[in-house]
Amino acid sequence: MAKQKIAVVGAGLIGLSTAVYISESISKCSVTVISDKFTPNTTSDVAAGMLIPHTYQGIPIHQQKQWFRETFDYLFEINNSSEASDAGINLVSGWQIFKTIPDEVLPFWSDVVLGFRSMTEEELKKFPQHRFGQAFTTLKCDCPSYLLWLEKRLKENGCQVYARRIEDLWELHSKYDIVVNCSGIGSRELMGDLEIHPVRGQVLKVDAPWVNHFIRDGDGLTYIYPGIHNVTLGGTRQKDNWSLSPDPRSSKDIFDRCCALEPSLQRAQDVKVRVGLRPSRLAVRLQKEILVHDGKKLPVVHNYGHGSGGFSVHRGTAKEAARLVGECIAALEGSSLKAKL
Ligand SMILES: Cc1cc2nc3c(=O)[nH]c(=O)nc-3n(C[C@H](O)[C@H](O)[C@H](O)COP(=O)(O)OP(=O)(O)OC[C@H]3O[C@@H](n4cnc5c(N)ncnc54)[C@H](O)[C@@H]3O)c2cc1C
Ligand SMILES: O=C([O-])CC(=O)C(=O)O
Repeated sequence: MAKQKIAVVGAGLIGLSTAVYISESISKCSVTVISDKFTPNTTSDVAAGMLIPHTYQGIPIHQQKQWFRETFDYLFEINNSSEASDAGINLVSGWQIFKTIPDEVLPFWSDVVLGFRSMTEEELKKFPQHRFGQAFTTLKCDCPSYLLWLEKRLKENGCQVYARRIEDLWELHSKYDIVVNCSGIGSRELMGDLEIHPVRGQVLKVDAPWVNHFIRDGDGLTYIYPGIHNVTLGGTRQKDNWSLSPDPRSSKDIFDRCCALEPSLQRAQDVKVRVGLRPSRLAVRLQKEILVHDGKKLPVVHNYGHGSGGFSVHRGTAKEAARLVGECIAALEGSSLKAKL
C-alpha cells in the first residue's frame, strides 16, 4: 500500500515534537512540516522550558499526569545520554515557595519529579515573606537548542520542512492525505477557534552563571530558572494582550521581583528581553476532525492550546496525536480496500 502523506502545520515545540513522534512510530507514512515561523522566532523559543506542569481545567488529572510522566521520562533519558548537551536538557533542583499554604500541598506531579519534599524551616528562612515551600529536582530545556535538535531529528528521519503560511487547511488537500494542526495561537485565525486566547509572557534572559538553583513563587508570576546558557527571569501573565513589544516597566518589575528573591542577581549581565503569547485554552485540543468540501474529505488531527505548559507535556500529547493519526491511516486504508473490492 502507498505511504500516506502527512502534513504537520507548525514548527514550534508541538509541531516539531509531533512530527518526530509520527516519523519514528508510523512506518507507512511520509511527514512534511509546513510553518510560517521557525526557531528562533516561535513562542516556544521564548519559554523558560521548565518541566513543572500547569493544570488544564478541561482535562482529567490522570491524563495530564500521564502526559507529564511520558515527557519527563523521555527527557530524562536524553539527559542521561550523549545527546544531552546538543538537545539543551539539564536537571535542575530548587524551590517553589508560597506566601500562604496552597490547597495542593502535594501536587499531582509530585511523584514524577525527583525527590519532592516540603522545605525545611531552615530553608524557608531564606524567604521571610513566604510560609511554605516545596523542594524538588526537575528537568529544563534550553528551548532554542531543543527545537534545533528536534529539527535535526526530523531531517535524519527523512521528513521535509517548508516555510509557508497556511490560510486554510483545505489548501493542503491536493497534496496530503492527513493534516496535523499544531499551529498554537495561530489556530484562532486558522480554525476560527475563539476558545484559544493569548496570555502574554515577558521574560528576561540573563547571564548569571553562579545561580544554579531554581526559585518559583507559587503564584506563578515570579521565577528564576537557571539553564545551560542563561538564567530565565519571569514573568508576566497578561490575558488577551497581543503585544509582542517588550515593555520596559515590566522588565524593571520582573528584575526587582527576582532580585528580592535572589539578591545576587543584581550582578547579572547581558540582559535580553523576550516576549511570547501563550496559546491558552481550558483544554488542549487533541482530537480528530474530518473536513469535507464538495464531497471530498480531509482528515485532520488537532494538537494545540498548550498554554503555559507545553514543555511539560509535549511528548505525551505528541504520542496521543500520533495515535489519532494511526486511526486516520487505518480508516483511509480501510476505505481504499473497500473501493477496490
Ligand atoms: C514567557 C513564557 C514562558 C514559558 N515557560 C514555560 C515553561 O517553563 N514550561 C512549559 O512547559 N511551558 C512554558 N511556556 C509555554 C510554552 O512556550 C507553550 O506551551 C509552547 O511553546 C506552545 O508550543 P506551540 O508549538 O503550540 O506554539 P508555537 O511555538 O507558537 O508554534 C506554533 C507554530 O505554528 C506556526 N503557525 C501558526 N499559524 C500558522 C499558519 N496559519 N500557517 C503556518 N504556520 C502557522 C507558527 O509559525 C509556529 O511555528 C512558556 C510560554 C511563555 C510565553
Ligand atoms: O509558570 C512557570 O513556571 C513558567 C511558565 O510555564 C510560564 O511562564 O508560562
